[in-house]
Amino acid sequence: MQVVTSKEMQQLDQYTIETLGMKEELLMENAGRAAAGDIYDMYPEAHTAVIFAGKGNNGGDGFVIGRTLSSLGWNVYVYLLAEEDALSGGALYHKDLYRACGLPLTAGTGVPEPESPEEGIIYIDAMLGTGIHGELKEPFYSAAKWLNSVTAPVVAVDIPTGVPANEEELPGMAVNADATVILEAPTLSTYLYPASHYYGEIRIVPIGVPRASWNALDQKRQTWDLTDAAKSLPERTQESHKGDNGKGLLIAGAYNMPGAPAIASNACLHAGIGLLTTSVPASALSAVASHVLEATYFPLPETEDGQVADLQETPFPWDGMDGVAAGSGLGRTESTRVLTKRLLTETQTPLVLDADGLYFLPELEAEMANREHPLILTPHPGEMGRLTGLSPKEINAERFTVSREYARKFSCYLVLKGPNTIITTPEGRQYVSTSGSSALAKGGSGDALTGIVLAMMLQGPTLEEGVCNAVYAHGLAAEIAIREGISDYSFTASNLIDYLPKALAFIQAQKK
Ligand SMILES: NC(=O)C1=CN([C@@H]2O[C@H](COP(=O)(O)OP(=O)(O)OC[C@H]3O[C@@H](n4cnc5c(N)ncnc54)[C@H](OP(=O)(O)O)[C@@H]3O)[C@@H](O)[C@H]2O)[C@@H](O)CC1
Ligand SMILES: Nc1ncnc2c1ncn2[C@@H]1O[C@H](COP(=O)(O)OP(=O)(O)O)[C@@H](O)[C@H]1O
Ligand SMILES: [K+]
Repeated sequence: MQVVTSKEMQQLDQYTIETLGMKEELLMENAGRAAAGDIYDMYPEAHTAVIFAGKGNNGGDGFVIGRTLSSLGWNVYVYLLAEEDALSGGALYHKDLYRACGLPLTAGTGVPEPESPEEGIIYIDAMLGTGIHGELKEPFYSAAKWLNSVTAPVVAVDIPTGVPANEEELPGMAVNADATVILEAPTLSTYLYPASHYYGEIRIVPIGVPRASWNALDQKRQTWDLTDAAKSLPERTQESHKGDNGKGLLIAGAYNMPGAPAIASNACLHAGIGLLTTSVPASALSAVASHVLEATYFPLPETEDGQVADLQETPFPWDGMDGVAAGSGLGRTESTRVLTKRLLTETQTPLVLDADGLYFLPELEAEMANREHPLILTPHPGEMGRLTGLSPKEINAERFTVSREYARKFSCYLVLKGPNTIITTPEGRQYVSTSGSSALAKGGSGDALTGIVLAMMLQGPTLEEGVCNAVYAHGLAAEIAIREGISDYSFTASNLIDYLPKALAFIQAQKK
């Protein structure tokens, strides 16, 4: 599923209408019909739709939705929040058609009287879609406020009115929908917070935009969902041996941080790596090994307090490895700086850096720029802030743009964590993972992700797909745990590891 900006959506519509010659009225008919069908299926008990329409094309969709739901047996009422003569093009055509069908319409700039709450009424927000700019003006401001006060379900068409499509700040007022029926493709704000909250349940309906229009659009942003994961997750062949499934080295932990390497190692092993060597300061080894039976170990020299000591001369087994991951729990000492530099300059395999492994990168930009082998960074917004000099708030407001600029600048793969983690490739292709749960907002979740990324990037089919699948499986494991009754209060990274086998089995089952 492609993810677009409002401009890209407009280009897509324009190409379909002007270059391919599909009539605007027809495209709008397809859009409104698809949305109406979805709303009808979503609320089998409903019998009445009260539709708030704007004067643009989003309002035009509202008229098609009204006519379609009426022919399916619902009562429909449209409140057009503009004078009728303000409409043009497809919206005017569909308003006239709606009227010609004898269906009820109130036009003008007033807001309707509050309705008495009644079962079976659905409110539909078809006021503004991708054409919004800036703060909501009247009468939309009051109408949005009014819709936010009703107890009946509110379904938004394409975008909740007031919510910007792109990476813009939320205005003071927007419709807080129970569900949004997105037409053809989601826009950026669908996956940005807090905007995403306003969408409610996200439902995406195809509206028949021809493939030719999509092919003509120069756009490299998509979701990564169950279908993508199922399509790309490689089959484990009968004759494979452990060496075929990747040999990984994980460098993490300290005497007082044995959890990070234990979680990352267990997650890595459950995500299918063939052989894992875990490298921790010597005094942490027995604590880690008692929780991770399947790894082999490469103990590290340590300081008196059990942190990694100077690693300048440590003979790391780079050569026997297909991939390396480092960072979690290492601490932010000079030894970590030395290690990070060595990792960037000496490893000739894909390298994953997380947590403390990211800390010294602003000082090692030359080494990053000169690196010839894949580099995968997995920062949360706070860590991304340190990498870019921006605040976490600024990062979250422009997650797509910030990730793309950084990944291109340093030719790295960037996994910007958080709800709807975004994976960006060095070429700027972007994938938004649709899996995940707020249960993951706990220490240890990121360590598990590092381990899963190490395992899955080595299994391919490409590094890009492997990283996307790692993020997807990580989020799905949490979702399944919650679905099966684990409270999001209690959920820990250990639960995540326990549910990873189910998540992978679920993805594999979709292949069949
Ligand atoms: N193209 C197609 O054929 C298809 C498009 N489709 C549908 O069209 C939608 C996009 O339609 P659109 O481009 O007409 O914009 P839309 O969201 O209706 O808003 C425009 C109106 O909003 C107004 N306005 C803006 N900001 C405002 C504010 N802050 N406060 C108040 N008013 C504000 C602005 O007024 P202005 O400020 O310009 O006077 C203008 O009147 C898209 O989301 C999808 O639903 C589908 O049918 C498929 C076919
Ligand atoms: N609210 C949330 N919804 C979905 N995923 C989340 C949420 N909060 C955190 N996560 C995920 O959990 C992981 C947390 O990673 P991180 O912040 O590095 O944790 P830690 O280093 O403490 O283990 C990331 O994969 C992130 O995407
Ligand atoms: K809308």
